[in-house]
Amino acid sequence: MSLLFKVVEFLDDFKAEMVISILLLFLLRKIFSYFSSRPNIPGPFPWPVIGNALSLGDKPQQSMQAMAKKYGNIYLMKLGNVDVIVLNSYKVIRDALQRQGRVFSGRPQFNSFRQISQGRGIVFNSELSLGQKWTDMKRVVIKLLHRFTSKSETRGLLCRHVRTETLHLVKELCGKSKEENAAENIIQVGVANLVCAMMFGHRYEYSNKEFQDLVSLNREFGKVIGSGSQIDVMPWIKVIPKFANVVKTFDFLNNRTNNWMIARSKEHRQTYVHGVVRDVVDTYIAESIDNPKVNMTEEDVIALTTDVFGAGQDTLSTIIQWIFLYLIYFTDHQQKIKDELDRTLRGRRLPTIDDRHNFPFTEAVLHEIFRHSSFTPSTIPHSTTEPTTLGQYHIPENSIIFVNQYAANRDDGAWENADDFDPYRFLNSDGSLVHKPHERYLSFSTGIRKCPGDEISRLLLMHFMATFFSVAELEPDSDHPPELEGVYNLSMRPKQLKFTAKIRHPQVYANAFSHLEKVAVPVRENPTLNLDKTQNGESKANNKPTYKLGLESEFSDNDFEALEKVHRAVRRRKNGKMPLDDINGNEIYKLYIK
Ligand code: HEM
Repeated sequence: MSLLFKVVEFLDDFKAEMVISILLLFLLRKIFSYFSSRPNIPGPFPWPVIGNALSLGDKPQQSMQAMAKKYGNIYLMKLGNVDVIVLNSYKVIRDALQRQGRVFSGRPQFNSFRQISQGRGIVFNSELSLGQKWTDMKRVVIKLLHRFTSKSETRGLLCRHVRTETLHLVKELCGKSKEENAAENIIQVGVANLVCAMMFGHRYEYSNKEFQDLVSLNREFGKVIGSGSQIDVMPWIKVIPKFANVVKTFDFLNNRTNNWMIARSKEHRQTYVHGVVRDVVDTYIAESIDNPKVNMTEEDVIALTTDVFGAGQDTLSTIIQWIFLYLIYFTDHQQKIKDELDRTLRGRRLPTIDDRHNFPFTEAVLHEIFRHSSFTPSTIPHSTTEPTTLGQYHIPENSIIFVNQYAANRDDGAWENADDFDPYRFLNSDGSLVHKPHERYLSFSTGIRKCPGDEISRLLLMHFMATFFSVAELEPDSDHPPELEGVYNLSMRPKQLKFTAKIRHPQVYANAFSHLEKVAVPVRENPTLNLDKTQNGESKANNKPTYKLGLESEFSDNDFEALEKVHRAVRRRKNGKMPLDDINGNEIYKLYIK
């Protein structure tokens, strides 16, 4: 008994010390396993719970570049609970995304990624999640988008869309006083119209309230996805009301966008005639029929439509804002562009796509804006599909990979005076463009996950710049001098964009605009958007869209009737072959007019 008493007494004396020692041991074990389970790659010290999230600040691309200077071109950081490996130089990025393309082509299994398009589509999936079907669908998207740029008729059609939207944009921008000139909004609406014309054969009036709603839906979606990635890596953040709201808004926007795409798809299927392709959605439907090996369901077509619409609309409207910002900042470059255009067009006509080779300076400015702004500073996050080695480091399977395009584009080792804006770096001494300028910088990523819209974007943007500045010019606003500052969202957009737009060749502009109104552009105008369609795509109201041929002449009041007429004509046509590449119904238009 006395022995037991002594033991208790002994333990009592040391109780506090023991508890502290056990706690310390437990903590040390935790810390040890926290660090030992991490890949052996240098990087900043990660704080518990938040990791290095706070070190990124509001200019993550610059903070990540600064970390690369300290830890090397491959480093490890932690965002919330998640380890992220950041790749920073061209060499490292090419070694990973090109030389080991397959291994680095995964996507992290973030919650938000799984929710978009209900886990379908290519953007947020990979071969790991969808198998061969992912590769097949990516091939389909590349092939279909390539058609726009490779065939002269479809390229011509694309350029007509660009011309139409650019002239409307000029009208909208020049018609506004500087106080009411909400350039960002006008540009977003213009670009959404262009993408809608390509995708769905629709264009909408700028004043169309529901269309503006759709555009703001997309804008909000961009913001929410930006914050969504914080929730993906720090799920506990949802206890903060601001972030709880983000989750709700994300669900709401996701559903609404999905319903909109379902409605467009239904509309297309109801009026679809095999062998007649009016727009991209028709090409998808045709592909799902002609290429059964890919096994593309109606849901897959809807998801691919969402992918291309979402990926194209935000990026194009953002780069156009940067083009405007750079050209009101560097007014001498804007003047050189106008001079170059005037030398060929002589202030008498608008450019055609074939004039492009006469505008090397304009094109060099576009490439330099891509490089210098690096407005897509990182790609969408990648992940590894199996364990591998990069440089001297072992990289485990399922590692999350950030590809820092900004660091590569501003790499002093790769570029002379990398921080200077200098379009001449893309020109030879005789003023011609250097060979394959777009392969020298990173904006569209590279390797298996490379953006399939790169070629079409460059073609479209060149034609946009040439058309816009051949008739209009921009002056900076003296009350708000331009600054080359961006705010980080899904992509990086200018912090502020204030200018005055003026028409500089009124006669060319007036002629072109009136010509637009006479020559019917084969797009349907202002179909009812019906954002409130139910999840399964059934319309709550029986709203049939009205189709217009061009800007003035309208089909009969019932679009379906009108299209049925066209379809009957198609069927009647003797050997009935319609060129599949004729995206957006040029042939339909000709037949109907005849
Ligand atoms: C200035 C314009 C654009 C830029 C800078 C851009 C840039 C990018 C980037 C950085 C990615 C991520 C690649 C990766 O994760 O490694 C991407 C993906 C994608 N982009 Fe673009 N993009 C542009 C326009 C477009 C357009 C116009 C379309 C469609 C018409 C498009 C369709 C896509 C698609 C479908 C993906 C997903 C590819 C995949 O996950 O494998 N993009 N884009």
